[in-house]
Amino acid sequence: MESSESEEMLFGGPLRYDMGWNKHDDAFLQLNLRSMVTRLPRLVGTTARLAWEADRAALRLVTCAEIGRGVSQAVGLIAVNRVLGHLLGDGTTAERLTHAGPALAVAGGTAVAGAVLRALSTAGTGQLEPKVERVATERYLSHTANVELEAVEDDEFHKLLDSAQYGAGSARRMVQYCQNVLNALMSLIAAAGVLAVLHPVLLPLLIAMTLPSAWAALSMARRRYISFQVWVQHSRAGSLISRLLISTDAAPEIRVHNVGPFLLHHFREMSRSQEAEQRRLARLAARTGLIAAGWTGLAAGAAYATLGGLLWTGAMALSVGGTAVLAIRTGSSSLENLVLQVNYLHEESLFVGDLHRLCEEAVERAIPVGGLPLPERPETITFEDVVFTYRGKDNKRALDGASLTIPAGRIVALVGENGSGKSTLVKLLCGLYRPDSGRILWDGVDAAEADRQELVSRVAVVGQDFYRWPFTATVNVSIGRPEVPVSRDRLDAAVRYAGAEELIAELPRGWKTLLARGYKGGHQLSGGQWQRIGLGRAHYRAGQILIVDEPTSALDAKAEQQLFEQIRSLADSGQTVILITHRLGSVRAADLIHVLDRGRVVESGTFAELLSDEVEGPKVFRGLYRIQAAQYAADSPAPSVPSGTP
Ligand SMILES: Nc1ncnc2c1ncn2[C@@H]1O[C@H](COP(=O)(O)OP(=O)(O)OP(=O)(O)O)[C@@H](O)[C@H]1O
Repeated sequence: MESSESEEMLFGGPLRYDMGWNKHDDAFLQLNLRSMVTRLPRLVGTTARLAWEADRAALRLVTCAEIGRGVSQAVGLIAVNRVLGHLLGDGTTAERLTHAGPALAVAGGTAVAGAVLRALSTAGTGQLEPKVERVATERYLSHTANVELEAVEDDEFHKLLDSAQYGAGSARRMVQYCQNVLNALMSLIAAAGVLAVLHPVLLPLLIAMTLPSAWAALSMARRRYISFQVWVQHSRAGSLISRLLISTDAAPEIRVHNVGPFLLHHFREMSRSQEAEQRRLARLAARTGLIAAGWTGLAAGAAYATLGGLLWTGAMALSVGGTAVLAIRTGSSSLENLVLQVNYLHEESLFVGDLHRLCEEAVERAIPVGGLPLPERPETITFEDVVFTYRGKDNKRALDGASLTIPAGRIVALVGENGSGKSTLVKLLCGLYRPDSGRILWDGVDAAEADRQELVSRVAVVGQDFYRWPFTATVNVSIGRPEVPVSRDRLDAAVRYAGAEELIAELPRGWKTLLARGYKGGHQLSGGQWQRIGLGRAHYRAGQILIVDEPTSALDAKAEQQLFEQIRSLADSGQTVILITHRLGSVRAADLIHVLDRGRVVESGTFAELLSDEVEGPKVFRGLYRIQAAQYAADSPAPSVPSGTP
């Protein structure tokens, strides 16, 4: 599929997917009349199950009210038939009216009962709808939160996430459509029952009148769904651009670099492509609707001509003819309504179907529960020849046979050039990914077979991209251990460790300050201040292993020195600390330094050992350290600027 200039420029390729729907054997796409009718009970069943889970009493109320309405409609039609029979029968007008009286009363009574039942059903549906949406949304969210990180990063899975997010809204609408289907079905049965009694040919005529609009509605539903699937990524990208235009994070750069018109241009172009698709669908809908209307007109003409013929030949009494016209009108509008509602139901069910598929896939890709227990206090964690490649077409190995040991209660530093695999290594240690080959052993226990919950509970991480939660300062620190009640002592200890006591004290509302821009009372922190909050959070978590990835990149010199002292004291008290940093001078205090290069550990030792000639190896650390040291040496005598230099 050809991509637009915006797709190419911003996203590097097409965002629309021709999925070869014609070859697709997915049952969801076999949207023909037969499959729709055969699937109807299952669709209603799915919604009913969700509704049952959400609110049983409301479901019972709606079902009973709708069945009651159908019955009252049928009784009403029969009563009208009687009334007509009496009115067109023999006798004086007064006599005919008197005879018709009781039937008339029944017709009136059924109309009142129908109105009351309708009100009850509306109230029940109103109660049921939001609950069904909540149950479906919870299902979506809980499944998504439980999948492996790998799945979240997989674009195919993400596409499913995108379309499944509409499933909850669709489930909500399905309740309404189910109610409408039930209602249309009941009134159709009532009308059809009356017609079948009046004359056997009337029923097939009624069905013939409705077939064309059923076909039209089905074709359009199919086209809309296919179009949605093809365009889902494209519309996500379009809304990404519009979100960027109003985002607080991008706002400064949008203004300084004047990015606004650029983004607006691409937003317009992408929206135009989507408008063209909408136009195409609308034109097709108009054409299909016109064809259907022509066939419906022919079928209606045939039905009324047959009725006229029956009356003409005397095969049907005039009073019966009146009821027949009434029943045909009620029946055809019920049938048309039924087809329309089933079609809506069907269309929504495709999205609920996506939600089900997502849940099924999420179960398959869920983080496993249970496993071997980890040793209470492991002595060492050992990486044995670990190989790992991020999922994706052209990715090379991020870890290419990495082997190292992490002794407990020590400071272990990981150093190496950008992209050498340091962050990946700690992500594997935390259990965020599993090795493609090789093992990570906690003493003798392979982390791949260990209980993942237990594993993650042992580690606390403050990574380069730790999350800045748009919540209060309290939450931003205590979210390190969300499962335990917030403790003020623990909060204080955490910020003391991170050197953030003053920072918290100076916040406008202290611990209660909202750390999010763009909200009322929201406060903005600097990069270094955020880093301290992140450190506090990792301390609050109190894991056996503390991983600090680039902890000092945004800290000032004083804070950096304080942090290293803190880390030293933590290690002295028995905590294992894994430190990733590019400031090689600051790994002096580490007990063990592992040097990574292109996904492998190429050197290991203490600071002194790695700088000396004693340790064999490629001397990567020494090379890197000398570059940094030379920089400091060059910078230290403040360069004097000759006067008169521009
Ligand atoms: N989520 C990801 N998906 C695909 N590739 C990734 C991902 N994260 C990292 N990589 C790739 O894996 C390799 C190792 O990256 P990693 O982040 O582990 O390096 P690093 O040593 O921590 O680098 P830095 O010092 O820049 O933080 C790089 O080539 C990088 O492009």
